[in-house]
Amino acid sequence: MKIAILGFGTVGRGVYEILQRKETNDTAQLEAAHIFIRKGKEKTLSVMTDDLDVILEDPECRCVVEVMGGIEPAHTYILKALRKGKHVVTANKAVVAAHLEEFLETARQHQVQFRFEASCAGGIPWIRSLLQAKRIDAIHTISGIFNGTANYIIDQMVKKDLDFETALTQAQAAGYAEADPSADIDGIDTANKAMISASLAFDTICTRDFPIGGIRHLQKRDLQTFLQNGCSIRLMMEARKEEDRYAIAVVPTLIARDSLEANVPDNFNLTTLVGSTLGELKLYGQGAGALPTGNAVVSDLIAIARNEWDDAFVNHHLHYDASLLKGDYLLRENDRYQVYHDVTPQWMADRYREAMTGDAGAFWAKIPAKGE
Ligand SMILES: NC(=O)C1=CN([C@@H]2O[C@H](COP(=O)(O)OP(=O)(O)OC[C@H]3O[C@@H](n4cnc5c(N)ncnc54)[C@H](OP(=O)(O)O)[C@@H]3O)[C@@H](O)[C@H]2O)C=CC1
Ligand SMILES: N[C@@H](CC=O)C(=O)O
Repeated sequence: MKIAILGFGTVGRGVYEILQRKETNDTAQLEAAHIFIRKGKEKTLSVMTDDLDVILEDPECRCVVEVMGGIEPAHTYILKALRKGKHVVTANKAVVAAHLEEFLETARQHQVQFRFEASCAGGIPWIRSLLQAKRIDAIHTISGIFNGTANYIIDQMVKKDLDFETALTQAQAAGYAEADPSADIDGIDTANKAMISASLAFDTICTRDFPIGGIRHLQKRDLQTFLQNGCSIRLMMEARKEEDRYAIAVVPTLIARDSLEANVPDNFNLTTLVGSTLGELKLYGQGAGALPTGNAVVSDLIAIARNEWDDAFVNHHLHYDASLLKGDYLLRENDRYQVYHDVTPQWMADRYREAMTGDAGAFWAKIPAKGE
């Protein structure tokens, strides 16, 4: 199957390398026929073009891989490719979170596939697992660590005593971070993944009006205090559904040092779903990086080449109900920690915003409920 790759950065190169390696019969069937680059950039490979129409008008090119990132022009190019009858695979969670319904509907109308395994949790087959679990079970909770950069930063701050900025610079050099790393450290990237995952898990289109916290203001002395109290911290997302209600939150979360999540190293992610008969399922793997993410893209390409189709997307209407995620939270404001019991993450996010007006470095996190 001939494909086109739009964007030749970390992930685009990862995909290209896996296709060049031809390690399996499946990957040997895939050929990068076009690589789309910006106008004015040097064409270092004969398959490179800066003209999208060359790709759209090539009848042999059946599939477009979008790995440019950002909303526009990615959104427009994806729609153009789908309307031209080409399958689309993307790793771009920002554009998927913003336009999932439109992409799925356009793909359905043109009888092609829109796949986005790499958009959530890098190399972990998370979306595939979620859709498979959903064939049998009602999924009522999903949660976990979904950002490799944030995880890498915390892990390096603890294990190597690095400061926040140095750890972030290393994550950028390794190709883990977004073009604007604010998305990683402020929880936006995790929120995009949470929206995509919860929309699929709960059969609804989740909107972004949920609380989002990040690790920008996490300090070494916070980590020391947490460790003295038997806890580690991770940037976590949690989403729950009950009857016709759902809630999502992205919050730095304190967890017992001996828990699985507390021991997730480097750029790894640990994602969890809870199904009605399956119970808890946890998936662990590299959440960022050229080859793990390229692997997820290629797994979608192989599914398309093998003519495997995922189950149709059903759209139920659910109401957002923040009380589903009530819990205990900690706020560091003006160097003092304060604990709030049994509040919604929404209430806590508002309290944090208020604290920020007097202390621009304030920090908040979820803490384990008593007995957890
Ligand atoms: N890095 C990772 O580990 C992961 C990334 N992703 C997602 O994959 C996508 C790509 O990420 P990544 O590879 O890291 O990003 P990079 O910034 O490394 O690569 C993006 C590439 O796309 C090119 N590009 C951007 N806009 C255009 C355009 N308008 N026309 C032509 N080329 C363009 C960029 O060119 P230029 O350099 O000139 O700007 C760059 O070469 C993002 O959506 C990201 O969120 C998903 C999972 C993991
Ligand atoms: N920037 C993201 C890349 C993968 O989704 C991350 O660090 O997880």
